Amino acid sequence: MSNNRQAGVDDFLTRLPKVELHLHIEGTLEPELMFALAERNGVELPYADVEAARAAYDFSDLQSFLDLYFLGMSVLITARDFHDLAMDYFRRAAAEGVVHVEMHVDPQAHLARGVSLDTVMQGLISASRVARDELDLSTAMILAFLRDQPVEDALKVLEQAGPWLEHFSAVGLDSAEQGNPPSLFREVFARAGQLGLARVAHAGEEGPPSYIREALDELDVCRIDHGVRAVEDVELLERLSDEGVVLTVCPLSNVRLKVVDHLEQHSLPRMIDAGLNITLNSDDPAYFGGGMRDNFAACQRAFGWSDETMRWLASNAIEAAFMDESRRDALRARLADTW
Ligand code: HPA
Ligand SMILES: [Zn+2]
Repeated sequence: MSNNRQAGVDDFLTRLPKVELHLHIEGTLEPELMFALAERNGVELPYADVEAARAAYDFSDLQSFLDLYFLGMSVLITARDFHDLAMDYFRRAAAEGVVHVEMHVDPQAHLARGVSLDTVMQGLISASRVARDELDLSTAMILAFLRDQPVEDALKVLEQAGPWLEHFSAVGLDSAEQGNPPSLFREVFARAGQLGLARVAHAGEEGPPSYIREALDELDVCRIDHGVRAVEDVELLERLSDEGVVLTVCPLSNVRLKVVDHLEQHSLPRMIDAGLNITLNSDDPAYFGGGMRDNFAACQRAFGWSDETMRWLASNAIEAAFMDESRRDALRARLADTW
C-alpha cells in the first residue's frame, strides 16, 4: 500500500503543494493501463499479467529500465491513448497534492513506431486542458531528445515540432547517458534557444560530473535533471551553489536504478549542506515505486528532515517552474497556508 493511502489524504505531505519538474509522461504508464491499452489496440505484451509486469521491474541500472520503458510504451497508439495515459497520471498526482507537472515527452520513441507527433500532442494537450479545468493542476511540456540517437534526428524532431512549439516550455535530453555527453547536442540546444525555448538536460545520473559542466557550458541549461554525481567534484558543487542551479533530484528513481544502494546512503543531505538548489521529483513513478508524495515521505523518513525542510524543497520547485507569475503567486500562497 502506498504511503499516501496509509497516511490519509489530509496529512502535511499531501497538503504541501508539490510541483513536479522531472517527470517522463511515458514513465507514468501503470501496468493496469498498459494491459487495458494493449487489449484495446491488439498489442502483445511479454508479461502474463499485471503482477508479472510489476515483478519484471527489478532493474540493475538505467539501461535495464529503459528497455522496459520503451517496451511498455508500445501500447500507446492513438491520441486517445495519450490522453488516457496523462489523465490517469494527473488524477493520481492531484490526489496526492501535486499542483503543477512539467512532463518530458519523448517524440522519437513514438515516431520510430510510426506514431505521429500530432497524435502524441493532441492527446497530451487535451488531457492538460482537463487537468487545468477539473483538477486545478497546471502543466508544462518539455520536448526531450534521446541522447543515444543521432543528433540529426534530434534536429529533425525540433523542426517537426514547429506547429506545436507554443505548447513546449523547454527542450530536454534523456535516455542512456554514459558515452553520450551533452556536448554532442550543442547545435540542437542552440537552435532551441533561438526558438525561445528554455533548456534542461539529464546529467550526472550515471554519467560523470564533467557531463554536468558540459550541460551548463555548452547547452546553457537552466536546470540539471538528477545531477547527483556532482558530489564527486568539490569545485562543481561550489559552482552549482554559487550559480543557484536547480537540480531535479529523483530519490526513489536513484534507488531503483541502483545509482545508490539505499536511500539512507543518498547524497541528498550532502548536496543540501553544500548549498545546492534542490527539488524532489518522481521521474518515472509507474516504474520506480512511488509518486511525488512517496518521494517526499521516503526522504523525510530516511533523513529525518523537518517539515520546514519539506516546505523549502516545495518552494524551490515553485520558484523554478515554467509557469506564469499569477500561478506562481497562487502556489506561494498555498504553500504559506501549510504553516
Ligand atoms: O531516469 C531517466 N534517465 C534517463 N532517461 C530517462 N528516460 C526516462 N527516464 C529516464
Ligand atoms: Zn528522468
